[in-house]
Amino acid sequence: MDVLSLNSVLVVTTALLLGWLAVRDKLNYWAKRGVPYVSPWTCLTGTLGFLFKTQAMYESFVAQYDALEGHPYGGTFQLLNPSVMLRDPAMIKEWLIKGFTNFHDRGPEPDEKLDKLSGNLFQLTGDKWRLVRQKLSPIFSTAKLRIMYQTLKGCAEELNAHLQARCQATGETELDVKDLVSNYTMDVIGACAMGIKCNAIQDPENCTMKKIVKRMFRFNWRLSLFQFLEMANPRLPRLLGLSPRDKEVEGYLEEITKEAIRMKQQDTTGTRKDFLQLLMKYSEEEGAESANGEAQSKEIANGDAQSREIAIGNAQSKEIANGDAKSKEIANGDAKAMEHEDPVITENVIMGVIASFLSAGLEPVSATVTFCAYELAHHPEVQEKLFKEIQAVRKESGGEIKYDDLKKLHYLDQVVNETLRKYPIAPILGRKCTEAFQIPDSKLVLEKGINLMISTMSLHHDPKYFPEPEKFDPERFSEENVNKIIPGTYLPFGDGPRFCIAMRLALMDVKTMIITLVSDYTLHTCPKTVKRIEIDRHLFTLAPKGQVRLRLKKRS
Ligand code: HEM
Repeated sequence: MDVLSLNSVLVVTTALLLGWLAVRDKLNYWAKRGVPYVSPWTCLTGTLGFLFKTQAMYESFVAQYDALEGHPYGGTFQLLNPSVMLRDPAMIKEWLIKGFTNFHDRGPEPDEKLDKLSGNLFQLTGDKWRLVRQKLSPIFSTAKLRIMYQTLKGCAEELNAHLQARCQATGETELDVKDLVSNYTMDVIGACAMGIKCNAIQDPENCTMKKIVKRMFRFNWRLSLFQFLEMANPRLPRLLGLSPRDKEVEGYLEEITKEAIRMKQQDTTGTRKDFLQLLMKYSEEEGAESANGEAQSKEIANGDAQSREIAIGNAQSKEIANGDAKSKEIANGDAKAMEHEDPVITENVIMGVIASFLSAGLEPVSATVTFCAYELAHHPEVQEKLFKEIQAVRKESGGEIKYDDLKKLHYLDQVVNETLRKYPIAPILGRKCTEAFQIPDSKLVLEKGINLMISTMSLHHDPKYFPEPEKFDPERFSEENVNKIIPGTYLPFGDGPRFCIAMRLALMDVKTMIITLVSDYTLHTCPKTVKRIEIDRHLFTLAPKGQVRLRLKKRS
């Protein structure tokens, strides 16, 4: 062997040795700190499982939660990177609410150049997130929701007319409820977000918008590769110039948003009150904002606090108190941030927000109603009780369910809460440690950059918190039982300042659809109804795979 080859062998061996030592150091990360942990190989199998779609994303986190039984939290790995799985409900509440400054973001700062739709609340980080959230909160105020309720009702009436036509001949119809519901939700969110009529109920085959928006929560090879690289090192995708977006989806949404903006700029009547119109208004107002900053801060505090009121009543009343304090904190922070001179509602933010609202308004809402309809078909007694409640409230209010009547429908609330317990649409919550965090009563300091994971699916299905978790039982949320729910175990809309900004709209949408179905039809299983709903592994969110066929019979 000549000197050159010997040198090469030595260099390669040293590099391999150093590489192995670095990997070993990472693999021993939790063991060295005396923290209970899930073996890196178990975590790797789970990660590869969802990257290659042999299991749904949430399943690997459920396995980690189970492996850490008996511990309030524990160490896990995302590829080689140490993460934390938080299990203890009290700690979950504490970290998500009071620990917010340490766990502010969901992931690394997005890159607008690589991902044109990244200016949305899910992805934004730091002060930019705070500023945009503050601007958007008033969009979901009670006054705005009242207006949106009329849009929802209009779509529900169209859906009813469609069902009436299908039932005309025999008084019943068999259909894929998932498809039916997603047509309705597309029409609703298209109207609320952009003021456009998508016509998905009338003409589903030609609704391009629905086909495109459905792809936003879907994994494809590009997104899987992006996530894999990002897990290895958050800077890697950026160095390689890789975007997580499907280019066709990005291009379509960019085009329709720009087109809608152009049309609205030409419309001088300004009568529409959709999200896009409001975003454009906020964008125009930015220059004059410092003058009315204070007033708007109050509106934000109200918006966020109001959102919490609708959450599960008494069980969350303590949370409301926390929420109010937190909302004020956000508002204060935001008031300070308003002095910021850079525009916040830029064209990229408008595009990102609209795209994210369209996707969140379609898939999570339609999945919730689909799961609910499936359960109702299997529980005729629940359906009947619901029907009677709706009828009573309708009679009391002169034949029509108005916006203010929704809060009188207590049993409907229980049914929706139980649906979201059994089928948490966002089965995992994630945060990034943005500032080193000393775990209370422990010597352990979580380093900046570590991911924090919460398995909502596991908490909602833990028999310690919800006995017989597979049973669909709306009584868990009855007035007498709801107080027994341990805070931090029921998180369908997340918690802390990053909880779902559109929770009230989502609940109103889901409830309006269920009212429409139950008021005029009875829901039944049929020979083609699946015995157990299989979950689609290709989505981030929880949604049924394939069709969910049910029989609808017109009530006499
Ligand atoms: C039943 C339907 C829905 C469910 C179950 C749901 C659930 C959630 C959950 C669990 C989160 C994460 C909260 C956290 O990390 O603490 C979230 C965030 C979010 N949701 Fe929803 N959501 C629904 C519908 C909607 C709709 C209709 C929209 C918009 C029109 C929407 C917009 C958002 C946004 C923008 C965020 C990010 C908030 C932030 O980081 O500041 N969601 N949602």
